[in-house]
Amino acid sequence: MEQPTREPSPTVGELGETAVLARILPRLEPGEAALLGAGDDAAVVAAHDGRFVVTTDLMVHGPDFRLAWSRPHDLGWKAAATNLTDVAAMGARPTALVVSIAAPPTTPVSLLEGIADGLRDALDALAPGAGVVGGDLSASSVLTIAVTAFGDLDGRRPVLRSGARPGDVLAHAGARGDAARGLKVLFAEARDADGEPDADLADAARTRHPLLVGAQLAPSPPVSAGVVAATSGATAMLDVSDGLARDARRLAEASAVGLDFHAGALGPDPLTAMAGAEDHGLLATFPAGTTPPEPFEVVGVVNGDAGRLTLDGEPVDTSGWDPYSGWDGGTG
Ligand SMILES: Nc1ncnc2c1ncn2[C@@H]1O[C@H](COP(=O)(O)OP(=O)(O)OP(=O)(O)O)[C@@H](O)[C@H]1O
Ligand SMILES: Cc1ncc(C[n+]2csc(CCOP(=O)(O)O)c2C)c(N)n1
Ligand SMILES: [Mg+2]
Repeated sequence: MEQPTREPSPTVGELGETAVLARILPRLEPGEAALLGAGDDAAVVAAHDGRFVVTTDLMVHGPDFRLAWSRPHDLGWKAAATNLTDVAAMGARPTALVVSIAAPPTTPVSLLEGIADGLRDALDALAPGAGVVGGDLSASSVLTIAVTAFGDLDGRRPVLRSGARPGDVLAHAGARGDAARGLKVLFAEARDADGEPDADLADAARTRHPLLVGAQLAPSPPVSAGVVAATSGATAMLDVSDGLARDARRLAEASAVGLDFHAGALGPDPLTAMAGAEDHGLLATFPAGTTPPEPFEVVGVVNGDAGRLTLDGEPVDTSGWDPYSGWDGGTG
């Protein structure tokens, strides 16, 4: 495996689990909901509401990220961000993360420290008050990061995918297509002559396209907009991880409604905006005749055409990302 950092660092195999944990845990905050954070057999987290929201998301070296492209800080940031948006998509306030990492014994400890710093910085930026309350370490030939996130509904009902009604306003918050454009830049400009991801080429691509490559490697989704949508009466919501069209179809099917997007609301390249995965924006519906709250923007309307997705009335491609067909198993 390529050395992901140029600083000399012992490997996790040289230090061992206890010493690695002693270097990671001081970098993390348990957060306001933690009655007992990391250090015992399990954490104790307050759930004032009496219910808690829970979700999990896995990042695997290969289909989900490449060490040559992502810096350790990016990995921690993205692992937090993707989970926080799933909590937000329920209309909940994120409270706590549990983080499990399987890494080859040859992994520099600095890589796990960087992941911890990225987790902490993403929590600070996207979900202040939430923290990391525990996790696990193990060894594996493939670097794998599994995060489980918890959230609190603060007495509200959860916002489901199934609540949209014909006539509702369709609205979206966050980037549309930038993460996919960033991934395209990396595949086009950050692979060596053999097609393998290359760290120096990735640095150069990031310098040339900071917004797009940043949106792919360390996205800043509108996490706080989830609670804003819920308190503003959103009828349905989901986070857009696999592509706006593919995820919109999930909402349309769950609600048994049709969704018609307005091309004019999707920027200069509506098809890329509809296809691009990993923006982790929030797609929500609001009652007919209402103005969606900021940062939501109206992107279309809900109709009675059950399960049908259209762009200015025309059918759209809803294939999007699927880990079992979207990854070629190793090349690039
Ligand atoms: N291995 C599994 N065991 C049990 N439930 C699963 C498993 N994998 C997925 N699910 C459930 O299936 C549903 C759809 O999963 P999917 O990962 O497509 O949605 P998601 O979590 O919103 O995606 P994303 O994390 O990309 O936003 C979720 O409710 C998820 O909890
Ligand atoms: C190196 C590399 N190859 C491919 C991709 C593309 N990719 C990975 S996960 C995902 C969607 C969300 O996944 P999930 O639904 O599992 O949360 C997409 C589009 C990437 N980011 N990096
Ligand atoms: Mg989701």
